[in-house]
Amino acid sequence: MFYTHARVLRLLKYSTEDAENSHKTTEQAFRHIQNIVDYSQNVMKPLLGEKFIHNGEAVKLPLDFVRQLSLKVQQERPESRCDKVMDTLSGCALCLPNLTQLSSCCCCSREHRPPLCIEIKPKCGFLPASRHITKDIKRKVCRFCMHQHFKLANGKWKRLSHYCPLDLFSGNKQRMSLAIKHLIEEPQNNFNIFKGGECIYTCNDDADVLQDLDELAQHLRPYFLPSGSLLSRQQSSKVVLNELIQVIVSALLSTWDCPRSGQLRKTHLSEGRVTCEASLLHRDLLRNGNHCLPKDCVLDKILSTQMLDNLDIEGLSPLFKRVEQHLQMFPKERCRLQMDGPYNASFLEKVQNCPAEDDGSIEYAVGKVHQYRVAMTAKDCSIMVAIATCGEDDGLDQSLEIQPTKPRFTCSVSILDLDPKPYESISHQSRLDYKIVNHYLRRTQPNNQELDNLEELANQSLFLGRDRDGEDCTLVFHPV
Ligand SMILES: O=P(O)(O)O[C@@H]1[C@@H](OP(=O)(O)O)[C@H](OP(=O)(O)O)[C@H](O)[C@H](OP(=O)(O)O)[C@H]1OP(=O)(O)O
Ligand SMILES: Nc1ncnc2c1ncn2[C@@H]1O[C@H](COP(=O)(O)OP(=O)(O)OP(=O)(O)O)[C@@H](O)[C@H]1O
Repeated sequence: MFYTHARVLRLLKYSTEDAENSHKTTEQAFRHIQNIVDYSQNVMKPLLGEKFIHNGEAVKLPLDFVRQLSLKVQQERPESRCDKVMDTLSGCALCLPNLTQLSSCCCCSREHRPPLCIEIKPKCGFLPASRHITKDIKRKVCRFCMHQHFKLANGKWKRLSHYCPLDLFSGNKQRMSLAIKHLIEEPQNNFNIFKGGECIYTCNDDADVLQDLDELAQHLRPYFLPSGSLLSRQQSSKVVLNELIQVIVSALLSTWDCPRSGQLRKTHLSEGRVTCEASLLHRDLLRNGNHCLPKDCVLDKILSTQMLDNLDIEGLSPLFKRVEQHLQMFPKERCRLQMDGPYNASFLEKVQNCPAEDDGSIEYAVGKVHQYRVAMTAKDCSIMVAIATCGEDDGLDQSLEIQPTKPRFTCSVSILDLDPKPYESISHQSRLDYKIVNHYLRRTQPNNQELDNLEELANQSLFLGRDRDGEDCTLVFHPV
C-alpha cells in the first residue's frame, strides 16, 4: 500500500510460495484489478450505499516508479505480512482516494490540526439462525469470539480480544462504546488510528507490552480537550478516550442521507441474534437495552449485506457441491453463471433475485453461492471514520456534522477492502468453520456432547481437504 497526499495505490500481491506461478502479464493484472473495481462499483456500492464506497480505478504505472516505491515500502512491511510479495512486474495498480483524509471538507484547509481517521474492521455482526446449523454453540456465541480462541492457540495473536462485533452492531450506545473500548485495548487487525494520514495507533504484538493508551491520549488531547484544561494527565486520558469513543459511535450511527429523520427508521434484529454469550457485557444490559440500528447508517448497510449469508456455511456447502458437480460436467457454464465475474448488473441481479426456496436448480445454488461470497466481503471489510474539528460557522458540504461533543467535528465515513472473495475460498470457509467451533467447544466445554457429534460428522465427511497452512483437515459436506 503506497500513500501520496491524496491518493493511495494498491498493488496485487502473490503468496511467496507460489509467486512464480502466479505472476500475471500486464493485461491479466489490469483485468484482475478492473474486476475488483467492477465488483466494488456494480455489486458492493448498490448494496452498501453510494455514499460510503470509493471504487477507485485501475491504472498502469511506469515500471521504474513501481520498483522504487516497492523498495521504499518493503522495509516497513511487518514480518507477518511478508508471506506475500508485491507485484512489481505488471506495472498495474488500483488507485483510490486516501480515505484517511476527509473527502471534501471546506473547514480542513483552514483547520491547523491534521484530520484523525479511525479504521475499524468490524467482522461478522450477527448470530446465524439457519436451520442447517448442526452445532448449537453457533447460535449462542459469535464467530469472532470463538475465532479468538483458535487464533490464540495458533499463535496469530498473543492476547485475547474482548471485542464482540454483536455489541458494535447492536445500535445500543452503551454496548457500542464498550465494543470500541475493547478494540482500543486490544486492536489486533480490527482497529487503527491515523493522524494526518500517518498511523499513530495499531496492534502491538508484544505479549508483555500492553497498548500505550496514555501516549494515544496525548495525541488526541488537542482534539478533545480545550487547551487550558486543568485536568491531570491521568484524568485527561480518560476524558479524551471517552470523547473519542462517543465521536466514533455517533459517526457509525449517522444516517448520511437524511440526518434528521434517520433516528425514526430503525432496523430491528430478532432478539436471539443480537447477543453473544461470550460478550463481557452485563446480562441485564444485553436483555433490556435497545437493539436496533438507524436504517441506512454504515453499520446497518454492512450488517444487511453480511446477512445475505442466511444458510450459514453448513447450509451452503451442499449447494457449493451442486455447483462444483455441474461445472465438472459442463465447464463452459462457468462463464454463463458468472462464477468469476464479470461483476456487472446481471451478477447483482443473481445476488438480489435469488429464489427464497431451493427448487433443485443450478440457478438457485449459484445464486446462494454468489450471495455467500458477497456476504463474505461484507464480513471482511473495514470502516474508515475520518474526523476533523471545525469552527462554529463552518459549512458542512458533503460531510455530516455530528453533535454530541465540544469542540464540534465534521466527519466522513467510508468502507474499504471490498475485493471479491474467490469462489474457491468457500471450501476453505467450511474447513475453518469446523476447526473454529471444534476448538472452541474443546476449550470451553471439554465434556460437551456436541463434540461427539462433531467427530461423527467428521467421520462421515465426503472430502479430505488441505488447509491454507498446509495442514490436512476434514471438509464436512452433507449429502445433497
Ligand atoms: O476468514 P477470516 O474470518 O479469518 O477472515 C480473513 C481475515 O482474517 P481475520 O479473521 O480478519 O483476522 C484475513 O485478515 P488478515 O489478512 O489476517 O489481517 C484476511 O482479510 C482474509 O481475507 P483474504 O483471504 O486475504 O481475502 C480473511 O479471509 P476471508 O474469510 O474473508 O476469505
Ligand atoms: N483508500 C485507502 N485510503 C487509506 N488507507 C487505505 C486505503 N486502502 C487501504 N488502506 C490501508 O491499507 C490497509 C491494508 O489495505 P488492504 O486491506 O486493502 O490490503 P491488504 O491486502 O490487507 O494489505 P496487507 O496484507 O499488506 O496489510 C488498510 O487496512 C488501510 O489501513
